[in-house]
Amino acid sequence: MPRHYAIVPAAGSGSRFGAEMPKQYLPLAGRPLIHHTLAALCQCPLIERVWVVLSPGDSYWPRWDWTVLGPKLETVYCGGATRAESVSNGLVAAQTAAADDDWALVHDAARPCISQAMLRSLCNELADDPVGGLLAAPVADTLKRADAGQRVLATEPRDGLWQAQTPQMFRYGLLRRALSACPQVTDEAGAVEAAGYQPRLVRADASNLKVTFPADLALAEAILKSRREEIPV
Ligand SMILES: Nc1ccn([C@@H]2O[C@H](COP(=O)(O)OP(=O)(O)OP(=O)(O)O)[C@@H](O)[C@H]2O)c(=O)n1
Ligand SMILES: C[C@](O)(CO)[C@H](O)COP(=O)(O)O
Repeated sequence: MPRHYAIVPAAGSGSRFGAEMPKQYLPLAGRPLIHHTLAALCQCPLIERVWVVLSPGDSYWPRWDWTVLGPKLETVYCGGATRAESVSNGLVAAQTAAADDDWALVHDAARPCISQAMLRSLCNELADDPVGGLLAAPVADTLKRADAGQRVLATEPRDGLWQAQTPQMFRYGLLRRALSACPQVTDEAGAVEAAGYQPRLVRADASNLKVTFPADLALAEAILKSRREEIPV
């Protein structure tokens, strides 16, 4: 049976967020943002180990005690200049455990609201898939193309358009080869597509948001708090 391993790129600087520290360490519902991301992955019974990929000069990570997340967590300081490079370096670190046919789930540190239900449906829906795939949500809004002056050039059809999320789950060997052949991608599926495959889209919803801008943080906090309120006392 193939095993499931998670790789969490967490070496970004959060330039679009514009905080005084990388956004993955900002406080969110009483913990650093990345704590929620890693806790969800470590708690998933299907995932055996979780590699968190930090920037080589990361001085924030040692400020907290991460042992509460348990023995699945592996910390590596091998982040690169781009997300794709950080993921590739994380995949190399995982070679101590992963075989070609094992599943690699790549999940942004900046998506702290990933739920156990979403992780389950990704792993279950792709269990027998020859390629793998990703969580994604169908585009819900009307799409406008703009000119340089921010005036509408056209209304674009949204049929068949999905917003890519993470985790993105591919066979470990295939993903390593695809990313090294095509490193200029913004997600793993892009590299797998360039290798000639058609990744499968597994439906998720907007609650698995990526914290990119300051307003996203308040939204993430509301989502996490609403889930806590759902737990019966
Ligand atoms: N060189 C990089 C760049 C990004 N990431 C990670 O990739 C994920 C998604 O990237 P993004 O949201 O773009 O994060 P940042 O690069 O931090 O943000 P920005 O583009 O606004 O600077 C984040 O968890 C981020 O830490 C990474 O590991 N290494
Ligand atoms: C992988 C991703 O989260 C899918 O939406 C995204 O591509 C991350 O990178 P970006 O810098 O926000 O494009």
